[in-house]
Amino acid sequence: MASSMLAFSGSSTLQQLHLLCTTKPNLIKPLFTAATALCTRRRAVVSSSSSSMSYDRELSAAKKAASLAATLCQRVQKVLLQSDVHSKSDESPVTVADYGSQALVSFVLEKELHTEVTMVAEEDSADLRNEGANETLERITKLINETISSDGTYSVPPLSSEDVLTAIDRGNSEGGPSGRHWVLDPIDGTKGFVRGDQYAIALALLEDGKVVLGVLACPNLPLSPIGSHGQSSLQKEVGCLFYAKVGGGTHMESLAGSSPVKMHVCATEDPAEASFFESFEAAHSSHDLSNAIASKLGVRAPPVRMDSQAKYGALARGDGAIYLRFPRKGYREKIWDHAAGCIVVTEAGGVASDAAGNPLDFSKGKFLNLDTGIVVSNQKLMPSLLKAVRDSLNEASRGTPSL
Ligand SMILES: Nc1ncnc2c1ncn2[C@@H]1O[C@H](COP(=O)(O)O)[C@@H](OP(=O)(O)O)[C@H]1O
Ligand SMILES: [Mg+2]
Ligand SMILES: [Mg+2]
Ligand SMILES: [Mg+2]
Repeated sequence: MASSMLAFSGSSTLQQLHLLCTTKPNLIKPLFTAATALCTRRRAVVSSSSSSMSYDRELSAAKKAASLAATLCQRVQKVLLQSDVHSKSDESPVTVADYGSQALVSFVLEKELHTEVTMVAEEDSADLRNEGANETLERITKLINETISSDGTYSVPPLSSEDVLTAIDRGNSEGGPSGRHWVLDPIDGTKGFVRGDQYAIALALLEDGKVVLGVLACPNLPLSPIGSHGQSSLQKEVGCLFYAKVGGGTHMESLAGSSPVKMHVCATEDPAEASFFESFEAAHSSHDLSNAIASKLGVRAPPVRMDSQAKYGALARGDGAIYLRFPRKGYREKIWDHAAGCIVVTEAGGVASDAAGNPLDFSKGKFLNLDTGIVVSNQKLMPSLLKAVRDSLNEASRGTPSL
């Protein structure tokens, strides 16, 4: 027995296994039975623990990833040059920071979780692989290496341009109803980012089609509540990190590092007290329609127009009570524009649905299949808000002149 074990570890495992099977069947059979029982027990432990996961490791990895990506974005925004802004094939803008943020989040998740990561993410490396993009790719690679080395957490050799392209393309997952997929918008609100306004790094985790955690890094959002004109009253300190995990509530801390504070949506039942958020860009959401809905509901405050999922973060801490989003007909919403924001609001006690009141379904791949638009509010206001939405949409389809 002892000599068989010794030889077993020294030479070809399969050959030795075969030899043992043929020469000592009485010894090997109980061994196999015991090993199979062990594997079955381990599988049972793994699968039962994944159904009652705490997601603590994943949440802490996501916070680290989004924070480091925010550092990279802040560096770029400070010195933003027009040459750093490019147009994608759909004419939407993309900057070196969008690519840098995506590569950095992908790098940090792999480093922290010691596992292969699949992400449904907005950017891909196709344009960067063109010969004309060499200089841009070099600039992105330099930015990433500078951010990693000044952070100091990871002592790794500098990433090559090829490493950066590979990290970006970990975002090529299609998502869907099964398995684990990270969902990333490396810069949500690129137009706001370029203007010097609000933007967010939005990272969520989908498990079997459900959002189980979300992180929103909002480098330009004031830590204190913003008023109905989108301005923080006195305190000018900015940089918020919102995070939520399923069943664990929503918390906010400062990106610079502060104690977490639990967030709750605004509890008002009275529309006259409620202010509402909408996109800064009129091309992303009809301002006329949300104006009509708000006045039908009795909202008195003017809209707070803001780029990105920072709106979900602000709503989760009660800065306003309603978020309305009505893109043009035919526009298909992507999951990375809402996954993190949605759990940040729902874990703070809010509700997010489409215009017909259906919950947002993140299990259908890259896109959300929606009825008309997205409506977010607290539980008490939601029924009357949905009625105002329905009535306003009906009026709009009948061609009421004000819409
Ligand atoms: N015509 C359109 N209608 C609705 N949303 C659009 C749009 N064109 C772009 N978007 C999306 O709106 C997001 C920004 O949302 P907001 O208006 O709340 O700031 C963009 O995210 P990116 O900036 O990540 O590309 C983009 O996905
Ligand atoms: Mg974009
Ligand atoms: Mg986006
Ligand atoms: Mg984006």
